Amino acid sequence: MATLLKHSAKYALSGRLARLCVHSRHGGLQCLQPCLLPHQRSASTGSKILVEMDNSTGIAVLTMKSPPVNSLSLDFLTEFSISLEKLELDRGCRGVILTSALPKIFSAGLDIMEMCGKSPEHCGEFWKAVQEMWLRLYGSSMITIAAINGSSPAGGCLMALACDYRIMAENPKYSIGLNETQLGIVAPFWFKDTLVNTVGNRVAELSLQLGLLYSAPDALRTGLVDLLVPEDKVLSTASQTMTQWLAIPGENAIGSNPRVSSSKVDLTPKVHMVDLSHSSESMCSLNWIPWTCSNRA
Ligand SMILES: CCCCCCCC/C=C/C=C/CC(=O)SCCNC(=O)CCNC(=O)[C@H](O)C(C)(C)COP(=O)(O)OP(=O)(O)OC[C@H]1O[C@@H](n2cnc3c(N)ncnc32)[C@H](O)[C@@H]1OP(=O)(O)O
Repeated sequence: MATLLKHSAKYALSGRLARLCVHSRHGGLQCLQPCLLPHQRSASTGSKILVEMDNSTGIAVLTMKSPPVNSLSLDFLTEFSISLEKLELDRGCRGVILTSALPKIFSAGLDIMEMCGKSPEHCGEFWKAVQEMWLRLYGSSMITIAAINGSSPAGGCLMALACDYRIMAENPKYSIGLNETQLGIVAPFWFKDTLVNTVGNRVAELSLQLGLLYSAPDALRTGLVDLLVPEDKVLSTASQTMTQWLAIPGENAIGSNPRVSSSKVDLTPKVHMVDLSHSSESMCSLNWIPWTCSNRA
């Protein structure tokens, strides 16, 4: 079912991203610099995201590198979605590890500066970019693993939740959670549903009502993350875990590419992007039909 999301997201997104690449003042594809590295590796880097692809394993590492805290600005989100779309379109890429280049921070979540004092048009564009990031990550047909090597509040936690598996550094100073309530913000229902899918109803209810941020050990206890490892092992463990996941046969396993074949899936969009640019009330109106999201990987 994630495939359905992937394709509906792809059709909603590709055109828009393509337009952004051509017209946007936000950077976009033109800032991605491809280069070849030894051993079948390739890398492309924009100002905020580094993508390193190992063609021999089909594993890409997407590293967020936007100081000071990898906050999710419009520029960041646009570059992120473009990077992920490029990997999605690369049939050789089967898994993506999401991590941070910044010490102690995975991502601080939505960029606060994008949310105050901006025009309704800008707010609409920003909020759409947040939705697109989530659709692209959650709906990916690739295996996605979050290598959480620092704190990850709010939208940062959402990014991790949108991945298939979460490995966190076992540093008790790092925290993770959907703490929006503490900020006086109600987390949109699709944030909530993503949390419920991971930790269950009761833990999600308490987390959201109290805006809880969990230390790494507590995050493991509640199931918010799947594994804690020493900080210097986060990335290598993510690679090992990815190798395990990629050994699982895909939908078209018999003699074919494990990535999904578009001819065999229902591409009818089940998720609709809504135009939020003229309505602050509809900011949270991503139409999510839960049963479309029940079968990841
Ligand atoms: C416009 C339309 C959309 C409106 C929609 C609203 C309704 C719907 C929903 C809501 C959903 C919200 C999800 C979110 O993600 S909201 C953002 C929540 N984020 C946080 O609460 C994180 C706040 N930050 C922290 O907790 C810490 O900064 C931390 C990430 C733990 C790092 O701590 P530390 O290492 O001690 O670093 P500093 O606190 O000193 O921060 C360093 C500099 O970074 C700036 N910063 C921090 N967070 C953000 C951020 N989210 N956006 C932008 N900038 C951020 C901080 O101000 C410092 O800057 P400076 O050095 O210039 O002072």
